[in-house]
Amino acid sequence: MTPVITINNLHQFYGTTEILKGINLSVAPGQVVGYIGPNGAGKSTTIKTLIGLLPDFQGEVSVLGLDLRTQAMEVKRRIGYVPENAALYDLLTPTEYLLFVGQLYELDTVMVNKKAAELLDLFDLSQHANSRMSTFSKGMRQKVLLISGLLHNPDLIFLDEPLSGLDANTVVLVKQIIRQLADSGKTVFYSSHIMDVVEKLSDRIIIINAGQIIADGTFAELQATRTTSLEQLFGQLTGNNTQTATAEAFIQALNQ
Ligand SMILES: Nc1ncnc2c1ncn2[C@@H]1O[C@H](COP(=O)(O)OP(=O)(O)OP(=O)(O)O)[C@@H](O)[C@H]1O
Repeated sequence: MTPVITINNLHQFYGTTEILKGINLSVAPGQVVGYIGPNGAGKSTTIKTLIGLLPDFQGEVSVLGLDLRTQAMEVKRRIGYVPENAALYDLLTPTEYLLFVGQLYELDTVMVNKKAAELLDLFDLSQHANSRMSTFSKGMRQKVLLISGLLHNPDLIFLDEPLSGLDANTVVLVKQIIRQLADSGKTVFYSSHIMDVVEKLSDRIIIINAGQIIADGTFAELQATRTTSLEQLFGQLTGNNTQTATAEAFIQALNQ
């Protein structure tokens, strides 16, 4: 099967600081790929590069068969992206915002309005569909963001902490949506710090540490050498297994 993402020797910089230090990846369609790593490892930077937001990269990147360097606009049209922290337009209502997003994707207005109303209803937001988002909680905003990233029904979806702020029932719902999207042939590339979710939801797990991929495989493959949870495995591979001692030191410092 033709890969939906191919990355050859990707280096990315902020100023002169090298953030991604030679990433190589090939992602097949129809998979849920969990992209995990410690804070600051380079997850968001990778995703932002793949969606064409950080064009000054070194290396070769192809997304949906398109060369990211020369066809970034077409890539942006065809992918979905839900950022980690997005500024919604607070003065708009979800209905207005989703119509605006639909117009950016040049979707039919009648169809967008109908689809937005249905999706908002399925996320239990219909009674807020015409309220300004300035009054929305974090979880309500996240629901609107998720809908806006999926509205144009993209084949490849990038999600940066997609479950952020969602209540337990909505977490179950969004996990189901991600699974069913992949089962229908779409590819979901997502980053998260919630190891239980990554362990259960991902067909493939990629661990990045300090700008380099240090593990890549199914959970069973990653586990093969050590029988452990993903949380423990993550700690072992990223060199941080000292939380108990650190928590004790933290409490001691508080008690000084
Ligand atoms: N706009 C920016 N300008 C300069 N440095 C940045 C910028 N954005 C991120 N960085 C740096 O790049 C590195 C990687 O950041 P990135 O956001 O990709 O990490 P992450 O793995 O997504 O982390 P987290 O889990 O905390 O979200 C960090 O050292 C961060 O400080």
